[in-house]
Amino acid sequence: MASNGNGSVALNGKGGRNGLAKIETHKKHINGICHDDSGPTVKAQTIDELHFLQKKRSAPTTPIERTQTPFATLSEEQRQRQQLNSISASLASLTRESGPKVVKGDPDKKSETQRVVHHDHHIAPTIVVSDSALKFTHVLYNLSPAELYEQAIKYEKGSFITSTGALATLSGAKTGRSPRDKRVVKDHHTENELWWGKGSPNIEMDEHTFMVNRERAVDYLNSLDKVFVNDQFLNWDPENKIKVRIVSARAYHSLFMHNMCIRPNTEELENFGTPDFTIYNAGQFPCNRYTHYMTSSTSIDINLGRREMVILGTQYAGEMKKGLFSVMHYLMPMRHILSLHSGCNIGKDGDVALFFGLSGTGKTTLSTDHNRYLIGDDEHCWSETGVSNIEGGCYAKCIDLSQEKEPDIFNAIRFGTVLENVVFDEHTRQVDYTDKSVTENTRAAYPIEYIPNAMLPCVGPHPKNVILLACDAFGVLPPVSKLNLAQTMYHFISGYTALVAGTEDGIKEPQATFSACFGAAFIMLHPTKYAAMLAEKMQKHGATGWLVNTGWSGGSYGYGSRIKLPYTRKIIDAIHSGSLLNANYKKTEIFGLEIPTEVEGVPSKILEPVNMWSDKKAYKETLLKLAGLFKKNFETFTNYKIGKDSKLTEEIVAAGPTF
Ligand SMILES: Nc1ncnc2c1ncn2[C@@H]1O[C@H](COP(=O)(O)OP(=O)(O)OP(=O)(O)O)[C@@H](O)[C@H]1O
Ligand SMILES: O=C([O-])CC(=O)C(=O)O
Ligand SMILES: [Ca+2]
Ligand SMILES: [Mn+2]
Repeated sequence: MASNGNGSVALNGKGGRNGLAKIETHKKHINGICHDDSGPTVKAQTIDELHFLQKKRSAPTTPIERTQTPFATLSEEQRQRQQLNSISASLASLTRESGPKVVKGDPDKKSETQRVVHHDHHIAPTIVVSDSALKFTHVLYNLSPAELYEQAIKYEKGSFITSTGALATLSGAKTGRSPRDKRVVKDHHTENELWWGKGSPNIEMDEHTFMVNRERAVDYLNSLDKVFVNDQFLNWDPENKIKVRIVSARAYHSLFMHNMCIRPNTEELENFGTPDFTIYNAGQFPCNRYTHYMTSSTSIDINLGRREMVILGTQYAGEMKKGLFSVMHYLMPMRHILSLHSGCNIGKDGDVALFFGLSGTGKTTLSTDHNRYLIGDDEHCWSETGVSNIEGGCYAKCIDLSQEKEPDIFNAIRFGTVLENVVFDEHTRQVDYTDKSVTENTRAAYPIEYIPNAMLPCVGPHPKNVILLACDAFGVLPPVSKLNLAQTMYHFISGYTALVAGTEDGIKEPQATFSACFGAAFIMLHPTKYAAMLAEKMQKHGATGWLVNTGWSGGSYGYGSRIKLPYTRKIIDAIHSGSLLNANYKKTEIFGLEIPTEVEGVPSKILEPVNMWSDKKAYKETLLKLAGLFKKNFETFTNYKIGKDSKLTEEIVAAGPTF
């Protein structure tokens, strides 16, 4: 008996494993009529023919470089050649040959690897000076989820199909982003355009060092048997669509981006042309620590001038998503469009809400709402015409995920979805969402249409409500407060949340985090630029600001408990419906927040934090402590002016806690 590696077992001709007699089936011919109920036999003569019959040929799906010749008049062969030339150009070493020999298809499937690029005659012939130029680079171009599943399961350790059909993967040593390893090229343009220095996420590198890392990544990718290439879009606003190309080494990365970026249709792909931005993801390969500026073996490098990003030394897929988000935080403001780290949904009456907040505060959870249409869960643009999602998918936290509390997200975890770093039963493949053995940051990446009430296309009119989410582990911020414009700006610039570091080893002090614009890791310009745009837009379109604490109540972490999700949902419902706007309010001490006395479906007692603390003295001390942290954080912003109006700036500074 031989095992074929797939777990099935070859049987001998005499019968099954237990030596049972072969079961005979007799064809019964009565009155010349065949009563055999088995179907007709296959038309193939050989097993290869049978396999050939199984697959229908797909339409060509690679883009072409823009030429004078209209696409339609090209022969099939010319098309194929031009399509592959475009990819060859992306993968070119800039110091040696013009571009690698690119072939399409899986190197393991010989019949599919015939289409070699013969370099165009009008390109000067290059002399092959390296071994890498002699070999072929096989390109797996815009594969479908099914094809990517097969690639992942066959070639990537740690890839499995879960009981609901999702692809479970491991991201390797890194299970979260590495913001300290992010570098941005400082050149003549970006030197003046971008925000540099203290507090800025843009750690500088020079052009030359970027090229060193780029070459390292390209050489690594070309040394492989095959690379994955995704050509996709960012931004649902048709006027401001960005074409991105992602070159990566793992099926996991290709499927992740397939889900997270906007998927082009066949026609859009044929007319794709040259990408606006290219990612080289060589995440399995480290950067060289002898290289200037490198402080670890991980480096995520953005070069806005070259419109390229290089990833070395981390396989965490979120780097690609958030790297592109950083790029959008540069490109969009240049077009007077505001980019936002926010979720977004729209009600049946067309009322749009934005949900800002740092990681884990509830953007995905609260924007995914069965009673409303989901525009997006994480990255948006606000232009003159309204809001648009940047992405084509969602990226949900999975820790403690339950079908009961978050049914739409739970049910989206099915065939096509990438499930990162979760733990599952080795036999049933049932996922245990409570298990943090690999990481607490377990994630699911799925196309937005996996949410039943997704808004397609993912655009909407100007927002009516701007909800700032904070997970306050100190337990002193009210579950909801209504903000005036100055307060909204104050809290937007502060970007507060508080989480608890290592949860395993006993009770820890909550850690306050301040991240300007609720996304300091992704912004490229000074935070006040985005804040000014937000203020102007909110003013112009009459949006109301809200602060919602999705964190603790009745004491800090370890003493109180997290506000129940159903209560937060009721609060959000009251904001959407407009009923909260007309509630009775009272002002809190220190933070000066307007809190409602009643919200339908929520016990009134919880609306005022002090009520929930048994130790009132501890409450006051904790409140003052947090207020002090806010004040200290805001010091760096007091010298900046927001907008043309110095009146608003003064109001913003005054909108913080007073004590
Ligand atoms: N009252 C609450 N409100 C919102 N979320 C809650 C609440 N209580 C518990 N949670 C949990 O908090 C987490 C919120 O995470 P979510 O995925 O929405 O974060 P996010 O803001 O989208 O972050 P990221 O930008 O990292 O994706 C979820 O796991 C959710 O179940
Ligand atoms: O980017 C990630 O890894 C997850 C995310 O959405 C965030 O941290 O804001
Ligand atoms: Ca999210
Ligand atoms: Mn996010």
